[in-house]
This record gives sequence, structure tokens and C-alpha cells, in this order.
Amino acid sequence: MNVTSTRPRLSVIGLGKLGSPMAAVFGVKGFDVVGVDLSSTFVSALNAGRAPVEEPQLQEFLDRAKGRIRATGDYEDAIRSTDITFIIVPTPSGPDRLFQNRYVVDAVERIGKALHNKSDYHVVVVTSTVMPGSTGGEIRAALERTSGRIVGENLGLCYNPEFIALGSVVRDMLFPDMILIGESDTRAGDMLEAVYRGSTESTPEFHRMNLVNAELCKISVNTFVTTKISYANMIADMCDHLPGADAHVVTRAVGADSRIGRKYLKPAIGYGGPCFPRDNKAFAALGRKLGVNCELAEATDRVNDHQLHRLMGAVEASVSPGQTIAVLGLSYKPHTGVVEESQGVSLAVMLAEAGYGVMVSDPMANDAGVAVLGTRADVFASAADAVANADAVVIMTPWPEFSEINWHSGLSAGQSRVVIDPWGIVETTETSGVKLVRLGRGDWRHASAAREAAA
Ligand SMILES: NC(=O)c1ccc[n+]([C@@H]2O[C@H](COP(=O)([O-])OP(=O)(O)OC[C@H]3O[C@@H](n4cnc5c(N)ncnc54)[C@H](O)[C@@H]3O)[C@@H](O)[C@H]2O)c1
Ligand SMILES: O=c1ccn([C@@H]2O[C@H](COP(=O)(O)OP(=O)(O)O[C@H]3O[C@H](CO)[C@@H](O)[C@H](O)[C@H]3O)[C@@H](O)[C@H]2O)c(=O)[nH]1
Repeated sequence: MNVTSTRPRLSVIGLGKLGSPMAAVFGVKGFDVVGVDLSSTFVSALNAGRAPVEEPQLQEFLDRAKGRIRATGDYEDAIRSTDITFIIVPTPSGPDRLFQNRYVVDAVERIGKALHNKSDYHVVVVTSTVMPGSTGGEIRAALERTSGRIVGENLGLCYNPEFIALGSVVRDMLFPDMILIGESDTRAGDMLEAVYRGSTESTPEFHRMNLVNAELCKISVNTFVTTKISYANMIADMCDHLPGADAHVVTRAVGADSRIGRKYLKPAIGYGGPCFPRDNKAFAALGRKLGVNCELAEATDRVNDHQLHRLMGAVEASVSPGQTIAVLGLSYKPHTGVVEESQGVSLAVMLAEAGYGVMVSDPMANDAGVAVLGTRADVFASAADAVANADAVVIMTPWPEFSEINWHSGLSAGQSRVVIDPWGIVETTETSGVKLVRLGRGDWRHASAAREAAA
């Protein structure tokens, strides 16, 4: 370790959605950080003090960390000048649904080669989400083969995933509930724990364990949390069919039981994004590989897939093909422009295929959404303008600004508009011209059945 500093110097391999904020937070907390990425654009951005990715608070933290962070494409430089190296590169799902390690192994091999030119103790930390057995298996083997060192002898290896959510990455890093450390040995784990004691502002529980336990813990947290979401959506589906029922009321009360808890029990349209949808699939695939019954994870996933069809049912019950629908929200959640596994994008495709005129608008994700949708939808910079031109509206992402929209805007006398709200963010009750369809509340189905009977 650098003798002039009491703090270990850190390198972060992969400066994407997770790596960049991590480097920035460590920098602000007084650690010297070297970032590495294969993308020269990301390296140049960081060296120029600019955020390589969009994320709330990231630019502010990079500004505050000035002088403590630099980036390079050169592994030798990064390994030579630091003591702990975090690997945060992609682990895409393969055709078998398991997370693939090829980018992690590539990074580890480069680290291993660079370690040849260094004799000091070094800790390698895998932060990317990997399948149980990976870190102590092929990752450790690649590190030992390329470095010529043995893990545990002048070389530490840890698995240390983050539990951050996009849109709140910086805050989640500062205020974690828990720090999970899988460690090859106590020396490596102690060094990593000290980094987090110096970089967090909450008092997280530290859970230290062997590598495979930590790997299983990370995906178990996500599969458990998604089970809660699917459970809430199953209740909402039930409420859709019960006149007078309201899933938001029911889940709020169910979550008051401390054995259950209110977090991640919000019924709406199912979970999307780069993490959750693939986690149950990976968990179940691992179960199948090991001969373990993982029906719970598979059911969670199936219930999630059903949610778009449930929503489409509500659209078809209230809006006729040929009419125009404004899809508000293309990102999979507010405060991010990410459209991976986004229900907004999927719904827009389904609506276009069913013969509806589709308009879309998102505060951050219009460009990414259009890249997928092409000519299947008209894009509006302003959600209010899209609404003013639409026969119907579906709120797909609960962006706070959507609750401020005037749902009557653009309607002339005698005209009407359907507003479908799966999130329960529209306060207005039914007034002339606007028919509110609150998904998860039995009355919308009741009302549309009554309309049909009257027609
Ligand atoms: N984004 C999240 O919310 C989140 C949360 C928890 C865990 N994770 C996990 O973290 C990992 C990274 O996710 P992300 O969203 O930050 O990915 P990302 O695609 O945004 O960023 C990854 C970066 O790694 C770089 N890279 C790839 N191979 C490299 C190599 N050999 N050397 C140097 N750089 C390399 C890429 O150029 C890219 O900039 C994944 O395993 C993911 O599952 C992500
Ligand atoms: O009650 C809820 C809560 C969330 N969601 C949906 O769940 C998805 C994921 O939301 P969120 O957890 O906020 O975002 P992610 O960035 O996907 O973060 C998850 O995935 C990361 C990658 O594994 C983990 O690090 C985080 O702990 C985990 O929350 C989104 O589509 C949300 O709309 C619901 O439908 N109901």
C-alpha cells in the first residue's frame, strides 16, 4: 500500500452506470481513484471532469472529487498505482439465462498480467453481478493463471456487489442498508470493509462470508424483492375483478405488517430494467442446472410477464383501435433514460401492432425509446402536448411531472379522453370529458362493463 497515505488507493474497471458513480463517491470520500474503461470516450470524459453517464448527483460528485480521480485505458498504470481494484463490467445473460463472465474474465486477465510488474499486496474485487460459483471458480483461476500469484498469498479476491438502483445510485452508495463482502481471506475482507467504513454515511450492517454465499445473497435479494412486486400485482389483478376493491389501499395495509414491509409492494405494471427481469430467470436457470425446484422464481417471472397483457386488456376495454393513445414514460422507472426491458416501450409496440395511433413522451428517454420504436410512434418532447393530441393516455412511468398534467387539455365540448393510471398518481376524480381508469381498482372494469351494456 502507498506509504504516504493511510487510505488504500482504488481503481475501478468499467466506468458505466455503476462504475462512474462509484468512482465519484470514493473520490469525494477522500480516496484516490483511477478509473479504467475500454471506451476512450468514457476515459476522456472522466479526465475532463465530465460524467460519462447520466445519473443524478454524478456530475456534482465528480466536481467535488476533482484532483482525486483520473482515468486511463492502461491497466498497467491503474494496477501499479492502486491497492484495490473493483471490476464493474457487464455480465450479460446468455441463451441459457445464466449471467456470462466473459467481460469479467477479460478484465481479470488484464489485471493479472499487470500484477506481474508489481510486488505489493493487491485486492481484486468483483462487483459485477455473477452466478454463484463464478468468483471462486473461473475468475479466481484466470487471476491466478495470469498473475502467477496464489489468492490468499499477497493477493486478495472479494465478491462485493452493490444494491444500488439507477436514478439513486449516489444516494444508495452513501446510505446502504448492508455491505456484502464475500472474501477469499480476512486480510482482503478487512481492507474492503475499511473502504466502506470510510465511504458510507449510514451505519450499514456488514455481512462478510465466503465467495459463493455472497454471490447467492446478491441474486436472492433481487429475486425476493421481485416476488414482492409480483405478489402486489397479483393482488391488483384480483382487485381489478372485485367492485369496490383498491390494490393501493390493500397493499399499504398488508405492508404495515412488519413481517412484510411496504417497500417494493407497489402494484402497477410489473418490474423492468436491466436487472430485475433477468434475475429470476438466472436464479431459475441455476436451479434447473443444479436439479433444484425454483418454481417460485419462475412464477414471479410469469406473473410479471402477465402484467402488460393485463394492462392491454384495460386499454382494449376502454379505447377502440384507430384511436390515438399517448404513452407517457418510456424509461423503465423515473429519473433515468434507460429503456432496457421497459414496459412503456413494449406497450407502445403492442398498441401499434393492434392498430392504435401511438404517441410517446418521456422526460429523459425519448431518444433511446425512438431508437427501438422507429416509425411505430410519434415522439413528443412535451408530455402535455402528447396528451392534448390524444384520445387516450396510459401512464407507464410515474415521473413526478406527469401528475401535474391537465388531462382535459385540447378537448373540445362533447369530446372525451380516457386516462389509464396503473400507478395511482392521478388525483382528479372523474369529471366531464375525462374518464379515469385506475388499474388495480375494481371500479374501472365495472364501469366499462356498464358502458358496454348501455351501448
Ligand atoms: N446498473 C445497475 O443498476 C447495476 C446495479 C447492480 C449491479 N450491476 C451490475 O454491474 C455490472 C455493470 O453494470 P453497468 O450497468 O454499470 O454496465 P454498463 O454497461 O453501464 O458499464 C460497463 C462498462 O464497462 C466497460 N468495459 C467492458 N469491458 C471492459 C474491460 N475489459 N475493461 C474495462 N472496461 C470494460 C464498458 O465499456 C462500460 O463502460 C453488471 O454486472 C451489472 O449486472 C448493475
Ligand atoms: O414497488 C415497486 C418497486 C419497483 N417496481 C419496479 O421495479 C423495477 C426496478 O426498480 P428499482 O429497484 O428502483 O431499480 P433498479 O435500478 O432496477 O434496481 C434493482 O436492481 C439493481 C441491479 O441488480 C439492484 O442493485 C437494486 O438493489 C434493485 O433495486 C422498476 O421497473 C420499478 O417500476 C415496482 O413495480 N413496484
